[in-house]
Order: sequence, then C-alpha cells, then structure tokens
Amino acid sequence: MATASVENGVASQNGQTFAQSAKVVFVLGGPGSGKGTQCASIVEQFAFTHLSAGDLLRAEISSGSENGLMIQNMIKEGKIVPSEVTVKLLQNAMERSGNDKFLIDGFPRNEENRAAFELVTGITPEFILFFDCPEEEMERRLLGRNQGRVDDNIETIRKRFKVFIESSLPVISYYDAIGKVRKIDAARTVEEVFASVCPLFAPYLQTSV
Ligand SMILES: Nc1ncnc2c1ncn2[C@@H]1O[C@H](COP(=O)(O)OP(=O)(O)OP(=O)(O)O)[C@@H](O)[C@H]1O
Ligand SMILES: Nc1ccn([C@H]2C[C@H](O)[C@@H](COP(=O)(O)O)O2)c(=O)n1
Ligand SMILES: [Mg+2]
Repeated sequence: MATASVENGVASQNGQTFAQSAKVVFVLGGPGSGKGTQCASIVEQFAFTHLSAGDLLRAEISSGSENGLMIQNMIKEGKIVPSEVTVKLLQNAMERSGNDKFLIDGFPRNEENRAAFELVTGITPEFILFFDCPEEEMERRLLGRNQGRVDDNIETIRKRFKVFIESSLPVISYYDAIGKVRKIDAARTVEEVFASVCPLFAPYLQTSV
C-alpha cells in the first residue's frame, strides 16, 4: 500500500522524497497553441493533475493577495511574473494535490522560471510537451476564445507573442539540447492533436515508470 508523509518539510511517499517520486511534464507552446485544451484531455485519460501557471496567477489576483496588483499589471502587459511568486504557487498546489503526476502548463516561461523551479523543488521534468503552432492560427484562436481574459486583446496578444519568442523559445531549446522535447504539430483539430499526444503518456498508466 502507498504511504505518504511530510517530515521536516520534505514530503515523502513510500520512503522516497517528493522530488524523487514526482513525475512532472512541462507543457509549453505559444499563447493559444492549445495547452489548456489538451491538458484537460490528458487529465481525463492519464490521471495527471493539471496545474496552469497562468490560472494560479489569476486565482492569486482574485484572492486579494498582496501580490495581486503586481500580477494583474504584468499579465495585462504580457510580461512574466517573478519566479519566486510562480514557483511558490506551483509548489503549494503540487503539495495540496495528493497526486505525484503533474502537467505544468505555461511554465517555465523563461530561463529564470526554469532554474528557480529545478533549484527549489529538486525536480527534473520527465519531458517537455511542446505544441508548435503558427502565430496566425494562435491569434485567430485567442481572438475567438471569449473567456473574458484581460490579455486576449490584439495589443497584449502581440506582446505575448514577442515574449514567447524572446524568452520562452530559448527554454524549449535548452531542453531540446538534452533530448527532452516532444514536439507536436498543434495546427490540427483538437482530436488529431490529442491522438499524437496519447502515445507519450501511455507509459505513465503504470505506477512505476
Ligand atoms: N486544435 C485546436 N483547433 C482549434 N481551436 C483550438 C484548438 N485547441 C484549442 N483551441 C481553442 O483555442 C483557444 C485557445 O486554446 P487554449 O486555451 O487551450 O490555449 P493555451 O495554449 O492554453 O493558451 P494560453 O497560453 O493563452 O493560456 C480556445 O478557445 C480553444 O477552444
Ligand atoms: N510561468 C508563467 C505563466 C504565466 N504568466 C503570466 C503571463 C502570461 O501572459 C499570463 C497568462 O498565462 P497563460 O494562461 O497564457 O499560460 O500569466 C507568468 O508570468 N509566468
Ligand atoms: Mg492556457
């Protein structure tokens, strides 16, 4: 039977530290490439916990936290929130989940995010799921999303594309150089994209990968 405990601030499961037992997949791709959409399907079939860094930051704004105004301004400008805030939110959500398999969506967005997460959690990702999509298609999807997001307007969308190219693509290149990137053509239907994603998660249906 699986046993979970937290001692001296270090969570452990069956004698392994959380960092040793946790399986993390980073889900990256430009704004509107379909990260959230695909994560919802992966969660249903493969029992991962989906943690969207953007959703956690938006929840922090709604909670009235002292960082709320700073986060709101950065999101409106399409900028990346300091890692100390985002990594803490991710860490708390991971601990609260009770799961050990995580899809971390929209993170790491820059080199600072990447280095801070690995340093603070001690977790190395299993792989990076990269949704590759042309800008025109992402722009069309974002302008049609209709979820009331303050950053789904053409001015902020253009800024987010620029930040993606300048700050996020280098992180994908970093992981590509160490063989961790699984690139998916995201400019197809939701179903076609998911069909390409599924084989990557099949090994995680067993508990001891
Ligand atoms: N393969 C697809 N084909 C057409 N529309 C799609 C596809 N995947 C997602 N969408 C739609 O595009 C919009 C953006 O998708 P989604 O929210 O999943 O993107 P995202 O990568 O999470 O974006 P963001 O980085 O802004 O959070 C949504 O309205 C979604 O329904
Ligand atoms: N690691 C992250 C993730 C997100 N943000 C901010 C900046 C993004 O434009 C915004 C929305 O994220 P999304 O929902 O599109 O993934 O949230 C950040 O600062 N750092
Ligand atoms: Mg999203």
